[in-house]
Amino acid sequence: MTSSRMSGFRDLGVEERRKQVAAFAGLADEDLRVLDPGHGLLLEQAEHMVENVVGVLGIPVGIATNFVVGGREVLVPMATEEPSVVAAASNLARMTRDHGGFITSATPPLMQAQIQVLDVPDPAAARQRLLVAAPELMALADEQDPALVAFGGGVRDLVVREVPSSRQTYVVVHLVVDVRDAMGANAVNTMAEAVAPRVAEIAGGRTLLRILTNKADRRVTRVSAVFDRDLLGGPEVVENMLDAAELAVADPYRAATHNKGIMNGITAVVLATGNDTRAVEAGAHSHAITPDGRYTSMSRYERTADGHLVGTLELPMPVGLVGGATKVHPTARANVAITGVTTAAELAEIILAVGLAQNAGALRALATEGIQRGHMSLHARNVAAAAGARPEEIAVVVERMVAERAIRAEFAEQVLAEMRSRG
Ligand SMILES: CC(C)(COP(=O)([O-])OP(=O)([O-])OC[C@H]1O[C@@H](n2cnc3c(N)ncnc32)[C@H](O)[C@@H]1OP(=O)([O-])[O-])[C@@H](O)C(=O)NCCC(=O)NCCSC(=O)C[C@@](C)(O)CC(=O)[O-]
Ligand SMILES: NC(=O)C1=CN([C@@H]2O[C@H](COP(=O)(O)OP(=O)(O)OC[C@H]3O[C@@H](n4cnc5c(N)ncnc54)[C@H](OP(=O)(O)O)[C@@H]3O)[C@@H](O)[C@H]2O)C=CC1
Repeated sequence: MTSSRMSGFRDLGVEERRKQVAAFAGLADEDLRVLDPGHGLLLEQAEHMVENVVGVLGIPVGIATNFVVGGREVLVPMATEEPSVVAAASNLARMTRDHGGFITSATPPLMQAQIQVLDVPDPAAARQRLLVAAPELMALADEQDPALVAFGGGVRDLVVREVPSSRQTYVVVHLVVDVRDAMGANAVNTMAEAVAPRVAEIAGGRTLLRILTNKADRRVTRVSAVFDRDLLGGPEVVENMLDAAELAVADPYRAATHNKGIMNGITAVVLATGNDTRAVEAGAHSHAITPDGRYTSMSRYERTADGHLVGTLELPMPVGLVGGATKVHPTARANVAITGVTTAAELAEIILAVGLAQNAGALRALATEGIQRGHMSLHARNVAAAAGARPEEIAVVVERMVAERAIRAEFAEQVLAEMRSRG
């Protein structure tokens, strides 16, 4: 099986879906057994991950189909509690296939640590001295992580900024580090702490914060895709989607919701692969600020000469394959294996592609029939279950709620009562 275009995948049972995913990814069925409740993260593993453990939380993992990212067919695991997210991503990925899927590019994986220096008598002169000492400081930082240097990473640059504040002007040194396939927090934090005493000495002040910045704007991934005009619904839908997208560019109230839709896709893949959702979210939102300080849309849309819709998304994507929970969480490892990626950069590209597909899916729904039909008809399954429907009763209750446009708990209870009284 070589194509991620799996029409009818939704109609299969879980076991059959899993078999198809395993076959696609070249995995044994047994490799995906960890996706079963109780077979993934064990309590004793959880005990070593965080403090005061009392259990583990189950989140559904769905597979987004139809993706072609950087020329490669890919199935994408998404961990999310929200209905219609996986469906929307799959649906919009389908609409890019005849136009080459998602085109990607990325900067090298550069993370930055900040070292804050206080009480510097002459910040401008200290900045100059620190820049002159950059080779020495960079070498000292590299010495802290010979393993990273052996993998081809290490310090690439040293930047010094003067940051005025209400208390004083701080001198802030940035160590710019190529972290290869790690998220990189630990590597850059270790380096920052190690070079801080020498930085203080050179600057003639004292250091305080020594920590990475989550504004990872030198580790940026870009994707773009052409969504087919006709599959979207025609020229009028394209025009309406352009206007829907433009409101998010112009208005922070809309931008927050638009970007939440993008993060629906992004966070789901970040979580599924055991990466740090907070680090990615902090980086993404800080990237959506214009130079004049306005919060805006993360994505941009335009029309091709043929009237198709082109979407682009550029975001910092500090994800890794080697550190944090990615290495220790068995389900995260299985999910990474499903994607078939071998580098953190490839994973970042897939994550961005899902974010863009998700965004276009929400825009299309909003610009046509509204969000409620597609989203709420899938959400109706939750409502039915919450109202007490047994698995074999859910389909009937959902059908009634959707038909009557009444996706509400009390209506679900009423339908259930009627069904059960009929026997
Ligand atoms: C839900 C759809 C996709 C239905 O859309 P549809 O046109 O009814 O779909 P379809 O039945 O014609 O199927 C087309 C394809 O969609 C996928 N698909 C379709 N249904 C399923 C399903 N059940 N399970 C799995 N895959 C599904 C699947 O790939 C399928 O192809 P096939 O495999 O059949 O050849 C559409 O209505 C949609 O995209 N809605 C938008 C959903 C959405 O954006 N949800 C996010 C939650 S709302 C939110 O939090 C964010 C928001 C909206 O506020 C952001 C913003 O404002 O920008
Ligand atoms: N503000 C933030 O975002 C912060 C986040 N964190 C947390 O940090 C964690 C991520 O840290 P991270 O530094 O990525 O993880 P780790 O330190 O766990 O893993 C990175 C290490 O893996 C080893 N490694 C093996 N293969 C490679 C390779 N191909 N490329 C690069 N390194 C390789 C390297 O050294 P070696 O072989 O010597 O181990 C490297 O130092 C996350 O859990 C995050 O939540 C922590 C602090 C702050």
